[in-house]
Amino acid sequence: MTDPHFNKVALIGIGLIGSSLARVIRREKLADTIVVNTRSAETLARARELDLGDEYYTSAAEAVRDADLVIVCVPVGACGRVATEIAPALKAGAIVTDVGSTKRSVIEQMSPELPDTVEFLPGHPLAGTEHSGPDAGFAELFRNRWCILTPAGRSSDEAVEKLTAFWEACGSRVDTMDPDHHDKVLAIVSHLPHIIAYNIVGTADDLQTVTESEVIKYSASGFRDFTRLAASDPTMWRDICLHNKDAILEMLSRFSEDLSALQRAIRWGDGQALFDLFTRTRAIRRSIIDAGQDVAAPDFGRQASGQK
Ligand SMILES: NC(=O)C1=CN([C@@H]2O[C@H](COP(=O)(O)OP(=O)(O)OC[C@H]3O[C@@H](n4cnc5c(N)ncnc54)[C@H](O)[C@@H]3O)[C@@H](O)[C@H]2O)C=CC1
Ligand SMILES: O=C(O)C(=O)Cc1ccc(O)cc1
Repeated sequence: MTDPHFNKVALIGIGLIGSSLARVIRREKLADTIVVNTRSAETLARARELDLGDEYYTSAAEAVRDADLVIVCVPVGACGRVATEIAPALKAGAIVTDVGSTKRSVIEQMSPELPDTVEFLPGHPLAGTEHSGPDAGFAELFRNRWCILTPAGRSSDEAVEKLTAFWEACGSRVDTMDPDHHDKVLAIVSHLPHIIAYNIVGTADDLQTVTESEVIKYSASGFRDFTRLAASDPTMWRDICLHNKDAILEMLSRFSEDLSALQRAIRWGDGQALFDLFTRTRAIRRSIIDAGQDVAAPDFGRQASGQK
């Protein structure tokens, strides 16, 4: 079995994902030294207060010096700039990875900037919550969740094995996938649900006939579920929409067609069409639960940290 341990791990960005990684790396002793980097001195001070690492830098270049594993945990639109900044300081043989929610764009931004002397192996943990920042993270976040690695032709088999062992030690199940396929799959299972949530909550907010206090007072659990997703970080989701544009637009166009069919069935009182669709979708929910995929990760640690 491959040893998941690294001498020095540098976390570039210390929000929900970076700080969850810091916590699990420390708990599972996956690194001798954890280096924390973020641009803002204030966030870095908070990371220090939370004791998330062993070394702290506002300069990404200083943070990656001598690191064996560099994990870029910033919004996907910032990955190119981070790659440019760290490139001259990377140690030969280091593995550079990321956690971004889109993969083709991250590869296009980072790959040309990184030297040939490093292994570049993009990744995406399918684990998160609507919260952000260093206080929001928790060590259990990745437990029983998938992490998808999307090799970009710049990593050895050994690097894939090592990063797989690392994510498994964080509690994840690991798959490898082609980056474009990743972006299509995630467009439907993650990006579209968030866009729909932002849209429905926006629509409710715009309604003239229903007041805001009624929306709050009478929100049924269905609407509440949407408000959770729609409370996700605006910068992160702006970047996802801009950086997975083609796949999202393709899925949105399929979605709109299907919504029109649903609208027609309601307008014309086609109860059979409605019943058939609702029966088919109920079966999907059941197969997700049967496959053990119904892990309510967003609730993990929430009580302990007092998050809503
Ligand atoms: N939040 C979630 O549920 C999940 C997020 N991701 C991905 O992980 C990455 C990080 O997300 P979170 O940890 O949730 O975000 P976050 O907002 O909690 O933390 C982001 C970190 O990046 C830093 N940052 C922001 N803009 C920057 C810039 N322009 N240059 C350098 N640093 C910058 C911030 O200071 C902060 O340290 C994103 O690419 C996101 O798509 C992946 C899986 C789940
Ligand atoms: O909070 C939720 O339900 C999520 O879906 C979190 C999430 C957000 C972005 C990702 O790329 C992966 C997971």
